[in-house]
Amino acid sequence: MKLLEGKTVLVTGASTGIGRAAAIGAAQHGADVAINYAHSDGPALSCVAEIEALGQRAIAVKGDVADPQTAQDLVGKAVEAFGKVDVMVSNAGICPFHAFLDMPVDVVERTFKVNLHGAYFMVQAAAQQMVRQGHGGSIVAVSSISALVGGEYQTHYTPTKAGVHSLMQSTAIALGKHGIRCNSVLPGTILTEINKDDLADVEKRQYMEARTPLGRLGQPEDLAGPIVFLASDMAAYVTGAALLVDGGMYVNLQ
Ligand SMILES: NC(=O)C1=CN([C@@H]2O[C@H](COP(=O)(O)OP(=O)(O)OC[C@H]3O[C@@H](n4cnc5c(N)ncnc54)[C@H](OP(=O)(O)O)[C@@H]3O)[C@@H](O)[C@H]2O)C=CC1
Ligand SMILES: C[C@H](O)[C@@H]1OC(=O)[C@H](O)[C@@H]1O
Repeated sequence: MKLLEGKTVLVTGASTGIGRAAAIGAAQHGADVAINYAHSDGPALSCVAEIEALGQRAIAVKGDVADPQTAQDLVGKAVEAFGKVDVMVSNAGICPFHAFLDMPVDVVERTFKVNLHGAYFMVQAAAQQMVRQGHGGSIVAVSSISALVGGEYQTHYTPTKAGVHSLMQSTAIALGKHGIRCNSVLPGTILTEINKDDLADVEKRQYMEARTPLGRLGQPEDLAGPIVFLASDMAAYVTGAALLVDGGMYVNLQ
């Protein structure tokens, strides 16, 4: 069964990793897809090609989500290409691991701007378009297990993920009257570009694996099903919710 037939889905940060898997997952479920990315032209174009090979339409719109104008551009270009916006997957993010005591100001500010301001303006631009259209919509934000737990080298990152989780709770209230549902997914540790260097440390990787009851770290595709589900009418009465997708890592105390 295709869950997103005829829908237009926007995904930020979809050149690689979780966003790419979500974009392709949406296309496999019958959606046309507009993707955003910041730097990686080749991977973004290959994501578009992969979606087109599935028989769906796709566009790639380059832009830094930290700039509020990028959100207006993405929504505008998606409407130009596909006529409407039904789903926004706000996913773009960075996690430059760094110790707390000597954290550079610019690293903190950039992480906040990309991860939290970026999500805020993307969600707002998509919601404005959905309200104009008048037939509701679905917003899925990629938060993290890090919204709920800390990380020694992530003191600038975890507050942004808690912020994204909170943003979905507040927008669920603000947008419910317009038939727009807002939910987040909270991935555990998923093998992508964002943690390639961090997990090159064999001890760290084995530690993270050992913390995961399902016995392996996640793949980007592990997020596609949960994101498609929350985006779709299968989740018609789900809003303000947060879905852990972590192989059980969060509950694994002892
Ligand atoms: N991997 C993990 O273990 C987890 C990841 N997450 C979250 O998942 C999301 C995706 O990360 P993941 O797939 O792992 O990592 P990747 O590094 O593979 O993907 C990040 C994506 O975001 C894009 N991006 C980065 N900065 C910007 C920007 N300023 N403007 C627009 N796009 C940008 C990148 O595009 P480009 O390559 O063009 O720069 C890329 O498409 C992030 O929000 C992350 O916090 C949450 C929990 C766990
Ligand atoms: C980048 C990390 O490896 C990853 O991102 C998160 O949000 C979690 O902290 C994961 O471990």
